[in-house]
Amino acid sequence: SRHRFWETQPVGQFKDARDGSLPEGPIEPPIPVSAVKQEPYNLPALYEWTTCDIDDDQTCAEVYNLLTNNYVEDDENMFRFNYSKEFLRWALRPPGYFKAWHIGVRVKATKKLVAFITGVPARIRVRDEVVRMAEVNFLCVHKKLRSKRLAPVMIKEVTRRVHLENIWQAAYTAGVVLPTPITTCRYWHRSLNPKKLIDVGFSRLGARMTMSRTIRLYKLPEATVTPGFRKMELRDVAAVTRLLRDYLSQFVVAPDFDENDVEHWLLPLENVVDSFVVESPETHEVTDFCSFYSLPSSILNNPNYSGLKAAYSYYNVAMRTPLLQLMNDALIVAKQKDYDVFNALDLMHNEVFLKELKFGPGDGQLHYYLYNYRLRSALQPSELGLVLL
Ligand SMILES: COc1cccc(CC(=N)NC(=O)c2cccnc2OC2CCNCC2)c1
Repeated sequence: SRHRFWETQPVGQFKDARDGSLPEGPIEPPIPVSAVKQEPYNLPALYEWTTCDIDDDQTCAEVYNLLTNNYVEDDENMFRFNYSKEFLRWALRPPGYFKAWHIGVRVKATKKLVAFITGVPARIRVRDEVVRMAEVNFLCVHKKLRSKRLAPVMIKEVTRRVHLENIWQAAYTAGVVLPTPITTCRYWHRSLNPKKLIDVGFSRLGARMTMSRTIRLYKLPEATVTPGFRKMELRDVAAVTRLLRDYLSQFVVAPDFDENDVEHWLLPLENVVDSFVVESPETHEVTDFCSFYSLPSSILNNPNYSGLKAAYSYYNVAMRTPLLQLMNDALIVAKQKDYDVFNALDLMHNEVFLKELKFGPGDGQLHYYLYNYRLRSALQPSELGLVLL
């Protein structure tokens, strides 16, 4: 059937959706690590497993090239995610990461890298339980090897390697509906360079709108407006961790960040992640925080442009500054840094600013999933506090 693989997995099944009697929590219990399958799953004859050492320049370039040519495209196949090498190194080496979870498939005869899947460890709180999980991402099969049923065996292999570290849950997203989303987010875009977005077909000129009227509509101030708004620095890690933990505690599912995690995931890294604090000019207290990550897209066939520079809203905490003003400052900085578009999902409190700050709805949805963990019922996006890369 449509989900012949996922119907064999410990995930919420559509047929159980109405069964409110099933308990919330792990679907299958852990087993002793010694009882986990010790050897890798079998691949089709022509292929072999490889562990991708992302620190090695050549391997990192192979992973970069595979994703650049074969990873996720938008629904109209006009754009493809173009994660940079520095971004991949950041995304795949958080505190406590396992090299063994950076899994590739090579053609035995040529050693060509033709598929990839990754996991990174994360502590995710679900209601009042902090659960050690793997965040699974970057599942990619070369365009020429699709429908060879490689994805199921890659998912089973990353699951097996995660089990070997005594971790029994995972979190992942997909643009397609699988059994069974814990929530479904809509994505929204805020134009920063409307002329380019219309030229490349990302946006369309509004009805009764001219190009100059459109450019005026999206114009932003040259400078941020919040007093004390500045780049985050290492000395802010403790304060940002406190701010973020307090803020995320209100969501049903959210990361359980400690200072080590905040230092890795939220300290600015050029062309990878930008983060800002509001330091009160009077008290020097850190009162607010906002961040976005850099995920460009290749433009698949446009005569004038090859790349789209896109910022993706990450974690934002508005305690003293109005969220609208904080996020407008984030838009202003993204425009200063020459981003073409600022993307956001409708999770956390993002609804507050999406309409007010001239975001337009995207034409797709991003579904969130938990592996081997059942929720009694699906969440509203506003109950979700987890942003995956
Ligand atoms: C503009 O270029 C694109 C290239 C490929 C796909 C899409 C549409 C799309 N699927 N967008 C998202 O999934 C998306 C939209 C807003 C915010 N985060 C998102 O995805 C993130 C999180 C999941 N992993 C990919 C990046 C757009």
